[in-house]
Amino acid sequence: MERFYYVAVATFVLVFLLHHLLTRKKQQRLPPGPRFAYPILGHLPLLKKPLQTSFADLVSRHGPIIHLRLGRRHAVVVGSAAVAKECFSGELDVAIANRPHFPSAREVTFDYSVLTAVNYGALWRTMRRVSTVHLLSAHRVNVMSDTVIARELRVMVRRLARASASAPGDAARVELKRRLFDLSHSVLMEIMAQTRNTYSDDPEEDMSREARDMKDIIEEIIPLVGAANLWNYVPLLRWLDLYGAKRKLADVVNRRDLIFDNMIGAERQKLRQLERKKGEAHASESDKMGMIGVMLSLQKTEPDVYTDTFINALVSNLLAAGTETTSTTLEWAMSLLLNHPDVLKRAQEEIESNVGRDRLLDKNDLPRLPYLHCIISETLRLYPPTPMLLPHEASTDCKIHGYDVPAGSMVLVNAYAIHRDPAMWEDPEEFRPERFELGRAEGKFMMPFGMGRRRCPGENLAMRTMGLVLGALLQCFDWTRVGDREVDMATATGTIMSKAVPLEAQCKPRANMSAVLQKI
Ligand code: HEM
Repeated sequence: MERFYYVAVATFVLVFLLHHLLTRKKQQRLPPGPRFAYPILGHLPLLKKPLQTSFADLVSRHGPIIHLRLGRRHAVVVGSAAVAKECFSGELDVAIANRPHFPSAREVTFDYSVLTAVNYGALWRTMRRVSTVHLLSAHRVNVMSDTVIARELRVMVRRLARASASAPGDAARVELKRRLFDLSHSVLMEIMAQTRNTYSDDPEEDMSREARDMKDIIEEIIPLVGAANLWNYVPLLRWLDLYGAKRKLADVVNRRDLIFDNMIGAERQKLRQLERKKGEAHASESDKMGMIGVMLSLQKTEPDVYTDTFINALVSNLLAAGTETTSTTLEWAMSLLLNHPDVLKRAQEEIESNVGRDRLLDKNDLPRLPYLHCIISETLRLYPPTPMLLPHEASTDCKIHGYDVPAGSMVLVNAYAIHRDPAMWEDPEEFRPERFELGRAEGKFMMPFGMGRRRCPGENLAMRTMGLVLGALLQCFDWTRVGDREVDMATATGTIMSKAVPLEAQCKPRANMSAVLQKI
């Protein structure tokens, strides 16, 4: 009996050892990182806001790529241009082209099926193609520049001029971001739904009703997703939902979806009328249709792909992705200019000598305004609106910079830190648009729009809109700070790096532009 007992124990130990030897994974060589990790939370308590600065600090201590454990998730943070370039080339670009699916964002992203959140695959490809062909291609942006963008630009300039005319000393005090958001919103709504935003007669009203409703919704969603952020790492908190974030999120998301459902309904109605008049809509007419209309006609032949949910998800996602980013960058640009009046003056002189005083600038003028372009590049360098890009996720085990990165790891790239790397940029914290002049920045690396296959598809539209808007604001108005103090450049926390204190500035029509402003 005793012998049988020893044989059984020995067999069990042998089987256990064999199993361990056969299934043991090769020892992983993870990137370096802080040694101490808290139970359950991992390195989460080490991260301070704003995250881009906290990550930059960790990278400076541990190396250009670091490993962190955020709750149950593995995360790697890339903090150098060389490693970022490696991430977004060749097979690695594909391996990290997924997005992490955070439970806090599930409601907001139609179960992770919006373009910014969907995993790399067929649905992503279709959404990207539709957005590029019908909204974001260079051809589309060119057409829009002379039509929709030019029209909405005139509306903005006219409303600013009216606000100034009714203010003491002809100088209106404006919160610029709201007007910039309104413009980006109007442009996208017109292209996607063929609707025009509506304004009251109040000269001080700085936003249309439609843009205000959408901004309110975005501003409600962002802190709720932020409050729910810890759910992503500690699932128990999601279950407890102490702050009621789940119910509040469901509420605001329903309000958002209703707006777009109504829009889709109205476009469907228009399409039916068009078809009744002319028979089936021809492809040649797709240029005259809004993006929603085009997708509704595609729905007839491919109803399983172009569902109403697909359309709602794509349109609301593009609107959210396009409005905050563009208006935030322009707000940073104007803040920098107000703190550097010499740069502002030089940009105005450039516009005056290349465009003149008899007409509002247009898209054909932009190639003749290189200094204006340098100002936008320098703003994107210092204040990229998505400082950590959008998070990527590894779909398979892969190697970055020689280190193992397990499948499922979140990959974050610190564009903010890369843009301020003293090894690449002289006096990186200084605002100096001249560093981009005469090809001086050639060979330097920036990635405000990301890189690789998940690179921002809206870059063309964003750059064109920003050039025209900033150019028109400087051409038509003189801008001064409110009070003697410099504009506060503190950053708020969040995925989009906004100003902590919204910019307020005084704008006064330029004397030599009064004839143009009267005609607008
Ligand atoms: C100054 C303006 C903008 C900046 C700096 C910007 C920047 C970015 C960045 C960094 C990403 C993530 C890239 C990555 O994951 O690696 C992104 C993604 C995206 N952007 Fe933009 N963006 C801007 C404007 C726009 C506009 C105007 C639109 C469209 C109307 C847009 C639509 C998108 C979409 C749909 C994605 C997700 C792409 C994907 O996941 O495949 N963006 N953007």
